[in-house]
Amino acid sequence: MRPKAELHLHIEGTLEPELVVDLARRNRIELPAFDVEAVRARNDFADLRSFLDVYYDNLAVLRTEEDFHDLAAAYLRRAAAQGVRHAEIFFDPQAHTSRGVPLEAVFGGLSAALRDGEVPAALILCFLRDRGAEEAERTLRAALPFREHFIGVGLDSAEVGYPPSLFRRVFDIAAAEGLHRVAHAGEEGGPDYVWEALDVLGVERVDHGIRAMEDPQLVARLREERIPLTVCPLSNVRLRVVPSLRDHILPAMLDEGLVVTVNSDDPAYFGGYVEDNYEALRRELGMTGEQLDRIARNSFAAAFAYDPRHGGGARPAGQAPHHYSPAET
Ligand SMILES: Nc1ncnc2[nH]cnc12
Ligand SMILES: [Zn+2]
Repeated sequence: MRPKAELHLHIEGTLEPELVVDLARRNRIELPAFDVEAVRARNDFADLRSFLDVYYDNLAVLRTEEDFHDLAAAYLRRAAAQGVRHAEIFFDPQAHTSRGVPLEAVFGGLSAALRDGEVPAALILCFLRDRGAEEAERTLRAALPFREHFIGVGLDSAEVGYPPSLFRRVFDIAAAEGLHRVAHAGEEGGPDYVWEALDVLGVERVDHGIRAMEDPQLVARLREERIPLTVCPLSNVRLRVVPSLRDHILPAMLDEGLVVTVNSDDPAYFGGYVEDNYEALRRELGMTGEQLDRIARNSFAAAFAYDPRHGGGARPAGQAPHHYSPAET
């Protein structure tokens, strides 16, 4: 199995049906049925919105620091088994604080799991774009006392109707704090969302970004500036962003010379962890070992907190990714 970094992974999206049931029991939370298959049966999605409805419902079982610890510890064990050598992990604090869970429990549990986990990992705090810019700013200010626990900020949740430009101020504050910046753009939204993420938010990586391929000038910009894209093939199929894996545009993105990476997004919901995504690309798209090796090398180059030139340490915010040769990774 090839070593790789995982750069687009929502820790809440690793909440497996078994853990939903276990945590519901532990926290005495009512479920329609304490039945793993009943929880799993909801994982059939028409689009991003219908997925997010299930994703947010299931989060009701996460209440204590221990719950967040157990969630992240389980992910890191799976990641190690999938050849992940470094992970940059999204979390959605607003999805928890809005339910009355203190930020201390979220940071405490996740950070403890990362400290003790088998895979080196760092956290990226995501704002829920459908909760608006003011709440995002309040969230960042509330998180700044935990500044040493996260390396960057991101933007996720329902995309269309919530363009990146709404979040200019909070991303400016994050930049002033020396935080890395990423955003989901070009998943369901068009290339204009990717342009805004770059020009208005100053993002250093684009999450998904597959619809950037509709705009040749944007493709040229991404190539010339070596801006990485964190593509999630199984997610795109399950959220019907692409009709099937065979239709995925990822090989064309690679041929365009883009810094493409492959990631799992919400593996508990989309049928596979990161190596499963690589394997599906090989099996169903016929991608070659050389292509998949290139993608794995890109994943290390695109990471913020992994740099063999610095002994595995961090890349400063704003510095473009290095072009690794196979020997360096
Ligand atoms: N694929 C995705 N797009 C937007 N928001 C998300 N939150 C979790 N997964 C997401
Ligand atoms: Zn995502």
